[in-house]
Amino acid sequence: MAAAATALDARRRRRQVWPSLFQPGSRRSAGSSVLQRKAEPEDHEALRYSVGDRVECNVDGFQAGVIIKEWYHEPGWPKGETVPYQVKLDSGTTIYVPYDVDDCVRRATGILAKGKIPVTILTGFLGAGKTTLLNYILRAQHGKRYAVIENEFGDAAIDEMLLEQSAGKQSTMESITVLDNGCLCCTMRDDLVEAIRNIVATVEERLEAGLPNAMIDGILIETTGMADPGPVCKTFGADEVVNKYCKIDGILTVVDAAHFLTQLRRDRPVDVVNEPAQQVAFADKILLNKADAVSPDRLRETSAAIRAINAFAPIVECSLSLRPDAVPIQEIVEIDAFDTTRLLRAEAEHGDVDLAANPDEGHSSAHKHGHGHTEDCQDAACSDPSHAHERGGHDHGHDATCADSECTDSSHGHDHGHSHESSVTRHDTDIGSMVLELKGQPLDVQKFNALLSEILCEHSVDLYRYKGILACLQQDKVVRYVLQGVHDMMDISFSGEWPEGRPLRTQIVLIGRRLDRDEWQRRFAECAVSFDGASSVQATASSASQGAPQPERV
Ligand SMILES: Nc1nc2c(ncn2[C@@H]2O[C@H](COP(=O)(O)OP(=O)(O)OP(=O)(O)O)[C@@H](O)[C@H]2O)c(=O)[nH]1
Repeated sequence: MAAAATALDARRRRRQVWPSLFQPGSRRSAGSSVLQRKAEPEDHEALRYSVGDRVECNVDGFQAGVIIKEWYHEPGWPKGETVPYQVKLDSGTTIYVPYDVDDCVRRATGILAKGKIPVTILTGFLGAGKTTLLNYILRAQHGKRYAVIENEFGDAAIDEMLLEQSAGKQSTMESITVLDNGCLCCTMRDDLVEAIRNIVATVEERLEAGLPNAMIDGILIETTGMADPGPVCKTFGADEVVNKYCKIDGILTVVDAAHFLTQLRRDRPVDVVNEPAQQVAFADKILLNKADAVSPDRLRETSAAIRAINAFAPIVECSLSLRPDAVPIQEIVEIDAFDTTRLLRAEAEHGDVDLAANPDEGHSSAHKHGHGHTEDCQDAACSDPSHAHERGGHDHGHDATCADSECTDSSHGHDHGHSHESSVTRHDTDIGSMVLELKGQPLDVQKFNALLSEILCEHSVDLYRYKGILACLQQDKVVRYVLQGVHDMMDISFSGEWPEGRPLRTQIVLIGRRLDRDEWQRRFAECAVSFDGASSVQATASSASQGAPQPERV
């Protein structure tokens, strides 16, 4: 039932997204349905806004963005023809504004004048150190203020009490909302939407009243140790208000170096999702915590197991309870990890972006190792009782009685139930990463559209994260799209013509469960289209799977 609903969502979404964004020649402009004429050069009267100003543009309703160019001329327009503005919408799409009138463009007010509120999602298995991390963020002297949403599993809001004790949190913690008695993993939760809407309404009221420090710097959501971050992300695409005023800044996954391998390798019934692996798969950044509690070998092995699941997220080794400030705050909040435009900004700064680049290179606290964990758990240090708890297809087990000889951790135990009923079990997570890459040729939009739609319709439930920069042939030109998604929540934004002189390269990284690697690679290679001027023809697809931690380009 759940899978059918998801496939339907994907189909519905496809109908909404593709026709407007991927139709050949669908150059988008603000208010173009209202006013068709473009401004002529002699109309160069003084403009109302300048580069950097935050505005709202009328594109199927008003959407916020920032002016990036005045008197914009698009390649292909007659010489000298310009429009007042080019605008980068917060969604990542670049548009032009044909007229400097309120029907087309108006000044953004309230929260939107400052930009969407960044939301950080803290996830990680039970006892990994999420509350310790949250306390650190709230205690640090960074002068920022956050609203906190806690998801408490059980009756007592223990983490709230722990947070209340946090010295110095008053100046950094704007508000705290506890979503009690639930697990954010199972469905999109109305109370999460309500909590975020309340925060937005309060901030808007305070901005309107002209109160000092009315704006907050972000919202921090701590999920329970058993949450699948997917539905939390979906909230941001599904609710209009949340989507308008907030953006996901990044998903931080805290991993317990002392227990992760044991948790990962616990026997599970065949159809039960491996929660610790899933949380790693979703991560934009992984904090490998409790480094103080394990040997360097164990740390390396854990790091390799993480890398086998998520080949792309940076891993930061840390001991959050002992030396939290070894992890600079600016590396964990307001990192814009979810922002598609960040990929293009990086490209502008560094000339090229390699989405499949090894995140460990140049990072002292991460490791490169060629091995993943084995099919059968050989961990001599593990005497875990393999408790698994099946609830809605998710593994909610927790090793409250871990007898790992390596472990000096003071972690408190949480036992939310156990089941031993399944005789069919597995150790592998079947979660991994892969890269689809095409060099020297653009993609045929129709073929790629068909492939992506099919993948989303049939596999979105198993696709945790994907992002890509696409070079697509559209009306004899190569144009660039930026792709980003979580399950069937997919964003694809047009970002102009392919930069002149830059070699053509499409890259898509995917992280998920049961990735159909061979089939997708074959179909992806078939999306290549010949294009005059392409210097070399090289369609490649590669994969990063367990046991092959780094994505290789073949
Ligand atoms: N040795 C060691 N213990 C740590 C470290 N960080 C956290 N802990 C301990 O780990 C235990 C769990 O930490 P929490 O921050 O409550 O973990 P959590 O992920 O919020 O736990 P749940 O909310 O129960 O899922 C606590 O006893 C912490 O003191 C660390 O860096 N080293």
